[in-house]
Amino acid sequence: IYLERTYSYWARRGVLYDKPVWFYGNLRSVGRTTTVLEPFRRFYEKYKGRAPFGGFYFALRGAAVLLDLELVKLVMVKDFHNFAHRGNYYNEADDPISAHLFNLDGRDWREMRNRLTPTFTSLKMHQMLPTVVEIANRFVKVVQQKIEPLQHAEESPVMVKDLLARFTMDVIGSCAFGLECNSLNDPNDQFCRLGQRTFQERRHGRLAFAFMQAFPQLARRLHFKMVQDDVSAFFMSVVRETLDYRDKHQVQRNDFLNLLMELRNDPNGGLTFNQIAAQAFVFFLGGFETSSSTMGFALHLLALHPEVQQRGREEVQQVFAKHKELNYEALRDLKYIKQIVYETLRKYSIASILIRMTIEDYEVPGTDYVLEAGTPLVIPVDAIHHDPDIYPEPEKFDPDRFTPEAIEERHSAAWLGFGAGPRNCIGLRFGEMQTLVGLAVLLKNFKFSAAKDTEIPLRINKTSFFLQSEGGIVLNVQKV
Ligand code: HEM
Repeated sequence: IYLERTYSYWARRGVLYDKPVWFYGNLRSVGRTTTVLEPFRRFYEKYKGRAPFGGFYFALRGAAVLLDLELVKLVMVKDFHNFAHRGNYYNEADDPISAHLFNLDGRDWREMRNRLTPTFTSLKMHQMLPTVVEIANRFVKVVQQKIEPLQHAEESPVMVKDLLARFTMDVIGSCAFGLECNSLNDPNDQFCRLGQRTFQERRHGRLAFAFMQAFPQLARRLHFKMVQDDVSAFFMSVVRETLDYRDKHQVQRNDFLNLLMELRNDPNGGLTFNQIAAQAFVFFLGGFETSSSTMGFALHLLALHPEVQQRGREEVQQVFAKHKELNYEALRDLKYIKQIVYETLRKYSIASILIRMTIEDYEVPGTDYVLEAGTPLVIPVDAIHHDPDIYPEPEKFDPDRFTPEAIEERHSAAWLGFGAGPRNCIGLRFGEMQTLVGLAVLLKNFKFSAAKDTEIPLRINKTSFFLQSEGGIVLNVQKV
């Protein structure tokens, strides 16, 4: 009776929906035969234009998939106060590292977001840029060493995704934790291993995960945790040691940890050690995989589109000729490279769906529908990014879709690579900065082309929530 009632939720409300599979809802195929992209693309294509949203089931929970850009904008921006929650599970008492900005909701989220926002101003990015550039120059040397022995061979294939992950790992290790991770030179570095595990492994299976999301209070009482114990212990101890060292030796650095440490003494209630560790952890997670995947997908696309690659390289050469170095003004002049990044994030949206949750019942304007309090809402980013009515020939890679004039002509919710509204990506500026720096130094020094082992098209990992290529990204790399 319970299941019948659960799975008739949308039918009883007269909302369009797809028949769910008991216990699994509409996501049974994900991780087995499909990635997370396919069900939402199919759903969006099927129902778009017929209703502002459609009914969907995440395991045992009814969720609404938004199908109309105006409603997306209302939820993410205009009526955000009623949709500020993500509804992710976290357990501050037993698993303090899971209580970070991405997971927090309600007042805890708002207060933390307000406190952390000053960490990401242009000035702070300005101060961190030299560190990013220094690591990028080291990165170029590592790539050179990799291809030197291959220079007379017929091909010079390099697993670029792996190298990029090590580059962003070193950047974020330095900027978030103030540590020399050195994963560029030592791929077995502990940061590198544990960081990648956090993305590749889950502490729980699907049903336990669905249970924690559906019954968070009960799961907390049962001491369910999200993060693996060794990962949590490692990051907690790194933050503890670094804080102790800096306190003892009065060390000041231009990094996120320094800014978090300053928040300990906030007269309006300072951050505790656990809160600092959790935020450093989410900066680390948010900072390394997202940017390295973006760069990896961009290089793959550039290898398949040599004319776009050459145009990007010429811009980089002009910018270096004008500014002599990669300073903040130089980055601002990398306009075409930025268009490449945006078009890459359209084709390969790192977060293929975004989630918000209704706080109070919400009457959808212009309709009789009500989204009840506690309903998860899905913003199908990847499906929107591949809608041919918004982006003609959506499979085509064309960075000119992102000239200022072209952006102006589209709906403001048509591109959601970093999310939108008050709960968008807090690290947007940093992510853009390290991606631009990485791509600029690579295009300046190397040419990329498809190798025998390059996957065309790329296979996408079926189990990962964030978009990742299944077999890594292999490309031929030659010196310019
Ligand atoms: C190319 C790089 C990046 C991409 C594509 C990206 C993408 C995203 C997206 C799509 C969201 C969800 C936004 C929403 O729900 O509206 C998000 C949230 C977030 N990102 Fe990023 N991100 C990137 C880099 C970073 C970096 C460098 C950091 C930290 C240093 C970071 C930290 C976060 C955090 C903490 C949130 C949660 C914000 C909140 O809930 O208030 N991200 N990111």
